[in-house]
Amino acid sequence: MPPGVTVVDAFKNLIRHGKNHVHVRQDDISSALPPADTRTNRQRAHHERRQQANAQPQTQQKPQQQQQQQQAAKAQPVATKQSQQITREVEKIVQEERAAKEKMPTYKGLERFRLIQKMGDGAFSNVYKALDLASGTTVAVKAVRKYELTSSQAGDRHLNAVFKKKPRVTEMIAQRANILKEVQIMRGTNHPSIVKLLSFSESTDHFFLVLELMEGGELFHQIVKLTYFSENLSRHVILQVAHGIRYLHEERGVVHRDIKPENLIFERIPIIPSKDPIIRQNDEEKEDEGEFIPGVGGGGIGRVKIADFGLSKVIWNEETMTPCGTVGYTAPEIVKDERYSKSVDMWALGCVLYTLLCGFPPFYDESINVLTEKVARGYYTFLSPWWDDISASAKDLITHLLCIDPAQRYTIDEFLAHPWCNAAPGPPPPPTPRGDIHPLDSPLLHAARGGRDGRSPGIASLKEAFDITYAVHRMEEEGARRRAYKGRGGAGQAGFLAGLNEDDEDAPDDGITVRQPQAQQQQRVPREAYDGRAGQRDAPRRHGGKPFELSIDGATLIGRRQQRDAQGRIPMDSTPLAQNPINADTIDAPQSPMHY
Ligand SMILES: Nc1ncnc2c1ncn2[C@@H]1O[C@H](COP(=O)(O)OP(=O)(O)OP(=O)(O)O)[C@@H](O)[C@H]1O
Repeated sequence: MPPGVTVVDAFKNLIRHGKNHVHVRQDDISSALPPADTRTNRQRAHHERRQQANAQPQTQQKPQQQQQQQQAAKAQPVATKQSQQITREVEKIVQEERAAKEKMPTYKGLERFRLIQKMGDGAFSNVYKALDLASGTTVAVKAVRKYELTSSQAGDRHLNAVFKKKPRVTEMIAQRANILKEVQIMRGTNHPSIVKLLSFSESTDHFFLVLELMEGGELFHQIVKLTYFSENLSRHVILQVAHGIRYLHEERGVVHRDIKPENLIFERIPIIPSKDPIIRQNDEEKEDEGEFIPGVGGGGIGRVKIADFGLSKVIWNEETMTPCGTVGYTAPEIVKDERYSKSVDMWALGCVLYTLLCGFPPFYDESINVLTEKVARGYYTFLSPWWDDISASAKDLITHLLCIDPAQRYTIDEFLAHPWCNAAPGPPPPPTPRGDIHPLDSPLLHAARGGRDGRSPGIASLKEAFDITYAVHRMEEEGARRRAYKGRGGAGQAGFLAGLNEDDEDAPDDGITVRQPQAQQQQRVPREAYDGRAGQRDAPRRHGGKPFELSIDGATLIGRRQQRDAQGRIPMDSTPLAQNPINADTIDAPQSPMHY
């Protein structure tokens, strides 16, 4: 919590903005609150009346004072009600936090560690901050629940076969294989941008991964907290991630395949309040990210590391039987295959960089169908006014990452060579005069903090948006590889969407993937030709329809922009994307080159 901000302030903020990311430490709460008030409402009201009476004896009151008091007494119930409600909510949070703390589970097989605090969780796992009682150091322990196989299921295995039901035992084997793969990959890495695996063990019910602890937690929460990152801070973050990816791709032959703000965790550094906070045009109330110190960091973020190798895989060079990237030469067709695999991480890097710079993801829609379609077609834009103050160089770099044709997408070396990555942190631009600022809610904030009507998709949906975004690209990559193996010309020729409807769409890859977002299983995108030109964003469409909207919780950004335009303040972004609908039935091949 920033210095000088009390728990009550934080909580009020939470109520005002629906900021469900505000993390309140137990110690902060305990020190900021009076002792828990266990009195009943009636007792409290009685006590308050007594206090009033003691403060000003009736006998001394003049009629005017009495009148004022009566008016105040009439107004009081509303204020008291509100403050009581806040107190109750704060008490509830305190109790919940206390209970959560006290309820640290005990795991058989994990006696060496004392669990201190829950840091995060995944589909089958919980991650805790823990004290290693043997060494006295703090670590992160990821406890992964094993799939359960009840005795009846075990006994019914032959029935499962008869009824063509997938026996649970295969899931167990798949889970074990997947965990072992994750462990194997992590054991083989040693890089400052990759979370270190300290040890691995298992009990009857759990697998345990002991990891180096990153106290800051997920980058995701820091983005929501700070609204967006300055270009210097974004560069600080993304370069660390990129160096981690370069190491994985080029030195270990590993593709991560799940790079997203949730899987990027950081070491916390103190925020040094900015002498001259930078404010972008149209900024909403962005929290000061503090001074940026080159080589150290800013916004509370020091070292950033890549976590969660659950979807990662090693790309094998079948000629040398070594992981790709570990030998200096590779046959062209294998380089190509390798490149497609790696390009999934480059796409993800583009999504993360986009999100860091503006605070909302490049692809979002409440409808999974539409979102899948947008991702598959690469429909994104640098939405005005939020992108107006972001450098052309940053946009150029993103354009080369969110490039629909994997063959043309930047490789990690091309990324690192881009001028934006090599620009020294520049001096902060002059502060924008306050009068020019038109506060607006950014889409992500609007979503994460709760929309106008309270139907917020929330952080969970935004996280899902990332999952879907990457799932679509993993599908593309796997489809492309299968096509390449079948000798149908390889990926990138038939186009991005070709092959998605192939019969073998769900055929297992060489890696075992047990976690697939629902969307990946359900969505089928119509097959059609696409010329695969780099950086295509959109094209005029033959048929009409309602304008494309980046709609988050009913907040239509295009609508807002039109409104602003009509008022003559900010010209409407005139990209074709803004004027044309996405309609799965009516999409034609893109024709217009990307521009911004
Ligand atoms: N080393 C660590 N230090 C601090 N927090 C961590 C660490 N590793 C993981 N976490 C927290 O735990 C969360 C879940 O971890 P991780 O992504 O590895 O689990 P998972 O089960 O693979 O998740 P998912 O099912 O979402 O892929 C992370 O998002 C992060 O908040």
